[in-house]
Amino acid sequence: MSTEHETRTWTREAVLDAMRGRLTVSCQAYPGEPLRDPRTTAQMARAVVAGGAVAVRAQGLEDVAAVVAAVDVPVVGLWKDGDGGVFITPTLEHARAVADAGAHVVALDGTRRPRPDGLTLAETVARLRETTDALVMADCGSLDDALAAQDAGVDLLGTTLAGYTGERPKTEGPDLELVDEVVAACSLPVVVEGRVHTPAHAAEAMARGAFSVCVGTAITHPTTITSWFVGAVEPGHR
Ligand SMILES: CC(=O)N[C@H](C=O)[C@@H](O)[C@H](O)[C@H](O)COP(=O)(O)O
Repeated sequence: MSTEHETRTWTREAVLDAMRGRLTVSCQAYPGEPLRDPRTTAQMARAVVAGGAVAVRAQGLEDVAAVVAAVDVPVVGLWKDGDGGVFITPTLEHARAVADAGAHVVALDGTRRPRPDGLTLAETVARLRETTDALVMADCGSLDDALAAQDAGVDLLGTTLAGYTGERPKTEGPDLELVDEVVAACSLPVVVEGRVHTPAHAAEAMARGAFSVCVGTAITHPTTITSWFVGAVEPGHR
Protein backbone atom coordinates (compact mmCIF):
# COMPACT_ATOMS: atom_id res chain seq x y z
CA MET A 1 0.00 0.00 0.00
CA SER A 2 1.35 3.43 -0.84
CA THR A 3 2.00 5.97 1.87
CA GLU A 4 -0.86 8.44 1.81
CA HIS A 5 0.56 10.98 4.22
CA GLU A 6 3.84 12.58 5.06
CA THR A 7 5.60 10.03 7.22
CA ARG A 8 6.00 11.74 10.54
CA THR A 9 8.53 10.98 13.21
CA TRP A 10 6.84 10.40 16.52
CA THR A 11 8.95 11.08 19.58
CA ARG A 12 8.12 9.07 22.66
CA GLU A 13 6.70 12.22 24.28
CA ALA A 14 4.55 12.97 21.22
CA VAL A 15 3.08 9.48 21.30
CA LEU A 16 2.15 9.83 24.95
CA ASP A 17 0.77 13.34 24.38
CA ALA A 18 -1.40 12.02 21.55
CA MET A 19 -2.84 9.17 23.60
CA ARG A 20 -3.36 10.97 26.90
CA GLY A 21 -7.05 11.21 27.78
CA ARG A 22 -8.18 9.95 24.40
CA LEU A 23 -9.39 6.93 22.46
CA THR A 24 -7.24 4.21 20.94
CA VAL A 25 -8.93 1.74 18.59
CA SER A 26 -7.75 -1.79 17.93
CA CYS A 27 -8.22 -2.94 14.33
CA GLN A 28 -7.86 -6.69 14.20
CA ALA A 29 -9.35 -9.55 12.23
CA TYR A 30 -8.51 -13.12 13.10
CA PRO A 31 -7.03 -15.87 10.92
CA GLY A 32 -9.53 -17.18 8.39
CA GLU A 33 -11.95 -14.29 8.82
CA PRO A 34 -13.35 -12.41 5.82
CA LEU A 35 -11.74 -9.08 6.80
CA ARG A 36 -8.31 -10.60 7.46
CA ASP A 37 -6.27 -8.58 4.97
CA PRO A 38 -3.71 -5.83 5.71
CA ARG A 39 -5.37 -3.51 3.17
CA THR A 40 -8.69 -3.91 4.95
CA THR A 41 -7.04 -3.29 8.30
CA ALA A 42 -5.48 -0.12 6.93
CA GLN A 43 -8.85 1.07 5.61
CA MET A 44 -10.42 0.30 8.96
CA ALA A 45 -7.65 2.30 10.62
CA ARG A 46 -8.38 5.29 8.41
CA ALA A 47 -12.07 4.95 9.23
CA VAL A 48 -11.52 5.00 12.99
CA VAL A 49 -9.09 7.90 12.77
CA ALA A 50 -11.75 9.79 10.82
CA GLY A 51 -14.02 9.15 13.79
CA GLY A 52 -11.59 10.59 16.30
CA ALA A 53 -9.33 7.75 17.36
CA VAL A 54 -5.91 9.16 18.21
CA ALA A 55 -4.00 5.89 18.06
CA VAL A 56 -4.53 2.56 16.33
CA ARG A 57 -3.61 -0.87 17.63
CA ALA A 58 -2.88 -3.52 15.03
CA GLN A 59 -1.75 -7.12 15.04
CA GLY A 60 0.70 -8.84 12.69
CA LEU A 61 3.70 -7.43 10.90
CA GLU A 62 1.97 -6.77 7.58
CA ASP A 63 -0.98 -5.10 9.26
CA VAL A 64 1.27 -2.94 11.42
CA ALA A 65 3.25 -1.76 8.40
CA ALA A 66 0.07 -1.13 6.39
CA VAL A 67 -1.50 0.88 9.19
CA VAL A 68 1.65 2.93 9.77
CA ALA A 69 1.59 3.81 6.07
CA ALA A 70 -2.11 4.64 6.07
CA VAL A 71 -2.62 6.90 9.08
CA ASP A 72 -0.80 9.75 10.75
CA VAL A 73 -1.35 8.63 14.32
CA PRO A 74 0.75 6.48 16.64
CA VAL A 75 0.43 2.76 16.04
CA VAL A 76 0.43 0.24 18.84
CA GLY A 77 1.74 -2.95 17.26
CA LEU A 78 1.72 -6.53 18.39
CA TRP A 79 2.35 -9.96 16.92
CA LYS A 80 0.11 -12.73 18.15
CA ASP A 81 1.71 -16.15 17.91
CA GLY A 82 -0.56 -18.97 19.04
CA ASP A 83 -3.59 -18.45 21.21
CA GLY A 84 -2.80 -20.11 24.50
CA GLY A 85 -0.33 -19.14 27.21
CA VAL A 86 2.03 -16.32 26.27
CA PHE A 87 0.95 -15.35 22.76
CA ILE A 88 0.95 -11.54 22.50
CA THR A 89 4.40 -10.63 21.12
CA PRO A 90 5.81 -13.50 23.16
CA THR A 91 9.56 -13.14 22.56
CA LEU A 92 12.23 -10.51 22.03
CA GLU A 93 12.42 -11.55 18.38
CA HIS A 94 8.70 -10.89 17.94
CA ALA A 95 9.01 -7.53 19.71
CA ARG A 96 11.94 -6.43 17.54
CA ALA A 97 10.02 -7.42 14.42
CA VAL A 98 6.99 -5.36 15.52
CA ALA A 99 9.23 -2.32 16.09
CA ASP A 100 10.92 -2.90 12.72
CA ALA A 101 7.48 -2.95 11.10
CA GLY A 102 7.12 0.65 12.26
CA ALA A 103 5.10 0.43 15.46
CA HIS A 104 5.49 3.43 17.73
CA VAL A 105 4.42 1.35 20.71
CA VAL A 106 5.26 -2.34 21.00
CA ALA A 107 2.57 -4.17 22.95
CA LEU A 108 3.74 -7.41 24.48
CA ASP A 109 2.71 -9.99 27.02
CA GLY A 110 3.14 -8.30 30.37
CA THR A 111 2.28 -11.23 32.58
CA ARG A 112 4.57 -13.00 35.03
CA ARG A 113 4.36 -16.26 33.08
CA PRO A 114 7.53 -17.78 31.62
CA ARG A 115 8.26 -16.50 28.14
CA PRO A 116 8.98 -18.93 25.30
CA ASP A 117 12.50 -17.58 24.75
CA GLY A 118 13.40 -17.87 28.43
CA LEU A 119 13.99 -14.12 28.86
CA THR A 120 12.38 -12.21 31.68
CA LEU A 121 10.18 -9.25 30.84
CA ALA A 122 12.91 -6.93 32.18
CA GLU A 123 15.52 -8.54 29.93
CA THR A 124 13.14 -8.32 26.97
CA VAL A 125 12.51 -4.63 27.55
CA ALA A 126 16.21 -3.82 28.09
CA ARG A 127 17.30 -5.64 24.95
CA LEU A 128 14.47 -4.18 22.91
CA ARG A 129 15.57 -0.70 23.91
CA GLU A 130 19.03 -1.40 22.46
CA THR A 131 17.53 -1.38 18.96
CA THR A 132 14.43 0.85 19.09
CA ASP A 133 12.98 3.99 20.65
CA ALA A 134 9.47 2.55 20.48
CA LEU A 135 7.50 2.67 23.69
CA VAL A 136 6.65 -0.62 25.37
CA MET A 137 3.14 -1.46 26.53
CA ALA A 138 2.72 -4.42 28.87
CA ASP A 139 -0.55 -6.31 28.37
CA CYS A 140 -1.34 -7.40 31.90
CA GLY A 141 -3.85 -9.76 33.48
CA SER A 142 -3.68 -8.73 37.12
CA LEU A 143 -2.39 -6.17 39.57
CA ASP A 144 0.67 -8.32 40.29
CA ASP A 145 1.42 -8.40 36.57
CA ALA A 146 1.17 -4.62 36.40
CA LEU A 147 3.46 -4.11 39.39
CA ALA A 148 6.02 -6.53 37.97
CA ALA A 149 5.81 -4.95 34.52
CA GLN A 150 6.34 -1.51 35.98
CA ASP A 151 9.45 -2.81 37.77
CA ALA A 152 10.59 -4.38 34.49
CA GLY A 153 10.79 -0.94 32.90
CA VAL A 154 7.86 -0.77 30.51
CA ASP A 155 6.30 2.57 29.55
CA LEU A 156 2.57 1.78 29.58
CA LEU A 157 0.38 -0.73 31.38
CA GLY A 158 -2.64 -2.30 29.70
CA THR A 159 -5.46 -4.29 31.29
CA THR A 160 -5.66 -6.24 28.02
CA LEU A 161 -5.30 -9.72 29.50
CA ALA A 162 -7.66 -9.37 32.47
CA GLY A 163 -9.96 -12.37 32.31
CA TYR A 164 -7.71 -14.31 29.96
CA THR A 165 -4.95 -15.64 32.23
CA GLY A 166 -6.89 -17.29 35.03
CA GLU A 167 -5.99 -14.64 37.60
CA ARG A 168 -9.08 -12.49 37.15
CA PRO A 169 -12.69 -13.31 36.31
CA LYS A 170 -13.80 -12.52 32.78
CA THR A 171 -16.10 -9.64 33.58
CA GLU A 172 -19.02 -8.72 31.34
CA GLY A 173 -17.46 -5.34 30.49
CA PRO A 174 -13.99 -4.03 31.34
CA ASP A 175 -12.50 -5.21 34.63
CA LEU A 176 -13.06 -1.94 36.48
CA GLU A 177 -12.00 -3.36 39.83
CA LEU A 178 -8.61 -4.13 38.31
CA VAL A 179 -8.49 -0.65 36.78
CA ASP A 180 -8.98 0.84 40.25
CA GLU A 181 -6.25 -1.36 41.71
CA VAL A 182 -3.71 -0.66 38.99
CA VAL A 183 -4.38 3.09 38.89
CA ALA A 184 -3.99 3.27 42.69
CA ALA A 185 -0.84 1.16 42.91
CA CYS A 186 1.13 2.05 39.78
CA SER A 187 2.59 5.32 38.57
CA LEU A 188 2.72 4.43 34.87
CA PRO A 189 -0.04 5.38 32.43
CA VAL A 190 -2.82 2.77 32.35
CA VAL A 191 -4.53 1.88 29.10
CA VAL A 192 -7.90 0.30 29.83
CA GLU A 193 -8.40 -2.39 27.21
CA GLY A 194 -10.52 -5.50 27.04
CA ARG A 195 -14.31 -5.76 26.72
CA VAL A 196 -14.90 -2.01 26.59
CA HIS A 197 -18.13 -2.53 24.72
CA THR A 198 -20.05 0.73 25.15
CA PRO A 199 -19.34 4.46 25.36
CA ALA A 200 -20.50 4.25 28.99
CA HIS A 201 -17.79 1.67 29.72
CA ALA A 202 -15.22 3.98 28.14
CA ALA A 203 -16.41 6.97 30.16
CA GLU A 204 -16.29 4.93 33.36
CA ALA A 205 -12.75 3.81 32.60
CA MET A 206 -11.68 7.43 32.09
CA ALA A 207 -13.40 8.47 35.31
CA ARG A 208 -11.38 5.84 37.14
CA GLY A 209 -8.09 7.23 35.94
CA ALA A 210 -7.39 5.59 32.61
CA PHE A 211 -4.65 7.25 30.57
CA SER A 212 -6.32 6.04 27.38
CA VAL A 213 -9.11 3.61 26.56
CA CYS A 214 -8.56 1.05 23.81
CA VAL A 215 -11.65 -0.40 22.13
CA GLY A 216 -11.43 -3.26 19.67
CA THR A 217 -14.36 -5.60 19.12
CA ALA A 218 -17.16 -3.10 19.69
CA ILE A 219 -15.86 -0.84 16.92
CA THR A 220 -13.95 -3.04 14.47
CA HIS A 221 -15.22 -6.61 14.68
CA PRO A 222 -18.53 -6.74 12.84
CA THR A 223 -18.91 -10.49 13.14
CA THR A 224 -19.02 -10.27 16.93
CA ILE A 225 -21.17 -7.14 16.92
CA THR A 226 -23.60 -8.89 14.60
CA SER A 227 -23.80 -11.84 16.95
CA TRP A 228 -24.76 -9.46 19.78
CA PHE A 229 -27.70 -8.23 17.70
CA VAL A 230 -28.62 -11.72 16.58
CA GLY A 231 -28.75 -12.71 20.24
CA ALA A 232 -31.12 -9.81 20.92
CA VAL A 233 -33.37 -10.44 17.92
CA GLU A 234 -33.40 -14.21 18.36
CA PRO A 235 -32.97 -14.81 22.10
CA GLY A 236 -32.87 -18.58 21.64
CA HIS A 237 -30.23 -18.41 18.91
CA ARG A 238 -27.03 -20.32 19.48
C1 LIG B 1 -7.05 -11.08 24.91
C2 LIG B 1 -6.59 -10.70 23.53
O1 LIG B 1 -6.14 -11.52 22.78
N1 LIG B 1 -6.73 -9.39 23.22
C3 LIG B 1 -6.33 -8.91 21.92
C4 LIG B 1 -5.21 -8.00 22.03
O2 LIG B 1 -4.74 -7.34 21.17
C5 LIG B 1 -7.45 -8.51 21.01
O3 LIG B 1 -8.05 -9.70 20.55
C6 LIG B 1 -8.56 -7.60 21.58
O4 LIG B 1 -9.51 -7.41 20.55
C7 LIG B 1 -8.08 -6.25 22.06
O5 LIG B 1 -7.35 -6.41 23.24
C8 LIG B 1 -9.21 -5.25 22.33
O6 LIG B 1 -10.11 -5.78 23.23
P1 LIG B 1 -11.68 -5.86 22.90
O7 LIG B 1 -11.78 -6.52 21.56
O8 LIG B 1 -12.28 -6.72 24.00
O9 LIG B 1 -12.21 -4.44 22.90
